[in-house]
Formats: sequence, structure tokens, C-alpha cells
Amino acid sequence: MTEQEIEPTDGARPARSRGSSHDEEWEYHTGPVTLRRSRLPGTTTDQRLLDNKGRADWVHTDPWRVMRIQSEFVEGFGALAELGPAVSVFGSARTKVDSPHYRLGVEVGRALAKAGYAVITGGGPGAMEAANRGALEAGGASVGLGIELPFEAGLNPYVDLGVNFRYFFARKTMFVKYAQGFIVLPGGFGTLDELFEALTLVQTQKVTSFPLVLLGSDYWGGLLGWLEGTLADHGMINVEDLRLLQLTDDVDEAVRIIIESERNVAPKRPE
Ligand SMILES: C/C(=C\CNc1ncnc2c1ncn2[C@@H]1O[C@H](COP(=O)(O)O)[C@@H](O)[C@H]1O)CO
Repeated sequence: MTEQEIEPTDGARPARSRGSSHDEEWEYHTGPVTLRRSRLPGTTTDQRLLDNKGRADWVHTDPWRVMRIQSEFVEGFGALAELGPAVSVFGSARTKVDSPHYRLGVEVGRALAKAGYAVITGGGPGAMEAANRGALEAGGASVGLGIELPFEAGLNPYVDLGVNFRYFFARKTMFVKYAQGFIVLPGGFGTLDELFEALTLVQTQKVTSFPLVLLGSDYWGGLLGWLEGTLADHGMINVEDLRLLQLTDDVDEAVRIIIESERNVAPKRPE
């Protein structure tokens, strides 16, 4: 085995065994492996870590990406673990500040904050900003889970606790893990992606059932009609599963649905 084939561990250190300066009498421990004589490495683990020679293209390799992905989960869990009850609010990044949908978002944020929920959004502009703004104005916790995008707008100014993600899937885990329910304002592809991911998790029982509330019957009515009229008619979905989506125009009712479902929630099954 050569030095390259040994995966050194943090605990690796050269150890003098019998008080002589001869190489034959040195040992090098790396995890469960002991190296002597011709197997002794020429450098220490720290030396190799601190050296800045050689190629740097390993930062673009999958093993290194795995470490970055891990760190997103670690940072996300660390930042949100003590948040308390929360609701994730989704909606269009393009909603204009002077539009009725923006006002709806502000109302949702306020109502959730008054009911004691932290508001989690994607941290961006439009409907996300509206919900964060409402939460902040009502004295609630306002959280933004930002995403690195080529046309990134950065976290909106109403976010008090922001976490930025590179990976959509890590960020989506946070939306689900730390929320008692979802409220979905009018939105586009991003909003639909978030809604259907959550719906699939609930429908396949990958997550303890939680409420998915669509706000705005004018906007969402067409989608629900298509799900019922086309998907269910073709046998692509079980019509019963449409009950997992709840539609309302009333902000207070949306919040009530979430409060009620928390009361009725079954205890989590053991893993
Ligand atoms: C389009 C612009 C900025 C985009 N910035 C975003 N920041 C954070 N989160 C975003 C952003 N864009 C989409 N999202 C996520 O998807 C949902 C909205 O997508 P939609 O396609 O607009 O419906 C939203 O809930 C976010 O989680 C510049 O204006």
C-alpha cells in the first residue's frame, strides 16, 4: 500500500515507538492502520491540508459536491431547528407590490404571525416578500430560504432570518421539515413545483399529512378543475386525493385550516 492509497484520518500522527531516530523505529498511525519503515509517509495530514500546491479542479467533482450538499443540510437544520411552529408560504416572484396578490401575501404573513407561526418563504421578491413583510409588520418571525439563481434578486428586506441555498432539493427539505403547513399564493412554475412536491410527499405518505392551502379561487380554480376533470377522469389520480388540497379566498380560514389540522394530526409512526 502506498501513501496515496491510505486515507488519513484526523487522528493520524507520527509516533516514535522506541526512542531512536531511525526510520525503521517510527510508526505512523492512521485510523486502524499502522505504517512502518518503507510505508512511512513523507508528510503529515496537517501538512497536506495546509499545502496549497497542485491542481484545484477537485472542487468541481461530485465527492466535493456531496460535502457541500451535506453542509447545506447541516447549516439549514442548525439555523431552523429552534424556530418553533411555522408555515411555508409560496407564491410568484413576479407579483407586483401594488397588486391584489401582494396585498393578499401581506395579509397572510400578518395573520400567521398573529396566530403564533413563523413565516417561511423563498426569501425572494413578489409574493414571498409580501408574506415576509406581513410577518415582520405583525411582530412575527420572518424567514427567507434563498436560492442561488442566475437572475438572483437576493433576500428581500423583510427577512430577519435568511439562509441561502445552492441546491433546490436541500432548500425544499427545509420548507417541509420546519413547517406545520403550506399556504400557496398565485404563482408560476416555481410555486407549482413547491406545491406538487409537497402534495406528492403527503399523498405517498412520505411526510406526516399536513395541510396544503391554495389561496385564491379565481387563480387556482382552473387547476383544480383540470385535476378533477382530466387527471381523475383518466384514472391518473385518485379523486379522493384531491381532498389533500384545500381552496379558499379567506386568509383567516387558511390559517384556521392549519391550526385545526395541527390539532387532528396523528402521532408520527416510529421509523
Ligand atoms: C424572478 C426574479 C427573482 C427570482 N428569485 C427567487 N428567489 C427566491 N425564490 C424564488 C425565486 N424565484 C422563484 N423562487 C421559488 O419559486 C417560487 C416562485 O416561483 P414562480 O415561478 O415565480 O412561481 C417561490 O415560492 C420560491 O420559493 C426576479 O423578479
